[in-house]
Amino acid sequence: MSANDADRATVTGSTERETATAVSEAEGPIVDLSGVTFGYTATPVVEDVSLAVESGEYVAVVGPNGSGKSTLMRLMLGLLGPDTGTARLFGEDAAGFNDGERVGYVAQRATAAEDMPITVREVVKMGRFPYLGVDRLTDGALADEFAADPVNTARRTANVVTGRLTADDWEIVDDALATVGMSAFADRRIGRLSGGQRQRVFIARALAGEADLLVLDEPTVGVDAESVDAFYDLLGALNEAGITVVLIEHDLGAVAEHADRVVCLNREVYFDGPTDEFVESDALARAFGTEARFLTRGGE
Ligand SMILES: Nc1ncnc2c1ncn2[C@@H]1O[C@H](COP(=O)(O)OP(=O)(O)OP(=O)(O)O)[C@@H](O)[C@H]1O
Repeated sequence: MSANDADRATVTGSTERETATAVSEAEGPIVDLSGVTFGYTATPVVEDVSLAVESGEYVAVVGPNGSGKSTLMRLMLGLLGPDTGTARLFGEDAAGFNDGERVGYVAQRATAAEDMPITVREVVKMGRFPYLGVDRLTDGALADEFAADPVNTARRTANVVTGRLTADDWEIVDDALATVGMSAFADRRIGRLSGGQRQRVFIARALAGEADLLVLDEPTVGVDAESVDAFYDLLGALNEAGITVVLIEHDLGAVAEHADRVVCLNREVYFDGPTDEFVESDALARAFGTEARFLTRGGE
């Protein structure tokens, strides 16, 4: 099984999942922040944060507005560099990490996409872009394939060099759309979807990229309650299939229901542990102030 196959298995099957998990375990934590401090100015907005996320975890990052959650996520992804401390991603320095297809990033409500004159399938297709180009020619047993089937191998090679998707790529795109339940919308303009549907399409793009870490920044802001439920069902299923989930979420009820582990942040880490211990702890009041409480679906 190639490395790509191993990555893809995290989406599609449990037997293969073990292989993918084993690959990740050999590398140590997927996300590894150690003593990280960062400020946009001289005042730190994230201070002395140490946080390791292992393969297969489902972690929610919570905290009040302006508490540094998005900044922490950018540090994890290497989009910002720490002032002090270290940030590693898949065992590499996060700033120099260049295996971008392993990470699927779903930003806060992607309004930028609303006006884009492209279809759902075209958005998901973008997930394949890191795999196109001449690099691909070096990662397969091309010579053997060429000997067995010269015409198709030559055609495929031409597609790769010109950056066109192959039949295999399209199959992965269509599988990703099916996984998020959006096949029926494949030809619809992305702007003509509800917020929840659009977020599912962005997850499909990450899946098409064969990501084994999904990082989501308040993905359900502005999404109706029914779609939020469907969205969390999907995230749960993907996590069950082996994909590591790191999620910023303001809805503490959703966090309590879905995440296995909570990191409560307000510049520093106030709590890091199992969700049920977080619910029982006083971390919420300490980080948010005494007003904060868990809201359940019943509204209490
Ligand atoms: N690009 C920036 N330049 C300067 N300051 C910034 C920048 N981005 C964020 N900040 C500041 O850093 C602090 C942390 O912001 P951050 O967006 O990480 O918090 P957050 O917990 O994600 O907030 P929210 O829940 O409101 O999205 C805030 O005081 C914010 O004003």
